[in-house]
Amino acid sequence: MPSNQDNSSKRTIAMVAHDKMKPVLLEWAMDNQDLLRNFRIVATGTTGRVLSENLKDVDIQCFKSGPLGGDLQIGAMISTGDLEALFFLVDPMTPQPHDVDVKALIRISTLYETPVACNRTTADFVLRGITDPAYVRRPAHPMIEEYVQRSV
Ligand SMILES: O=C(CO)COP(=O)(O)O
Repeated sequence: MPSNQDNSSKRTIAMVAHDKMKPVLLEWAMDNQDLLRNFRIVATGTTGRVLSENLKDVDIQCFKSGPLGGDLQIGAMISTGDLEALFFLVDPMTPQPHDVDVKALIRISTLYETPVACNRTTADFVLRGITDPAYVRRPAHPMIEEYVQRSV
């Protein structure tokens, strides 16, 4: 990103792709660089490296690799309300050793009403949705508040 831009005011989005989907995510991200520059991006380790080596002026922070806890780091951001959207290109044809982490990430996104894109078509919708000035993020699902009330 240009150094004179204020990074702290940018909303944060996350990018994750399973190995066979990394070229797909990269191609999609290159096609959408202009919109992506409006965001701070966090990514699982290898995905983030591929993106930052190929995209220009896009602000990317790499977490741990997915199988080493990167998905869970992104899930933690969702639970603290620090993530605007998740772009997670899942490989539907290959078993993953950390499948429980993948499920946890999808589950926590669902609970907190975080927009999640698991394929390019949905990624197009989500990116255009969150860059629309009229977009208003829904609050977290009321079942969270019900749960908090029950457990005090
Ligand atoms: O495995 C992943 C997501 O579940 C992606 O992790 P990497 O970006 O480190 O390959």
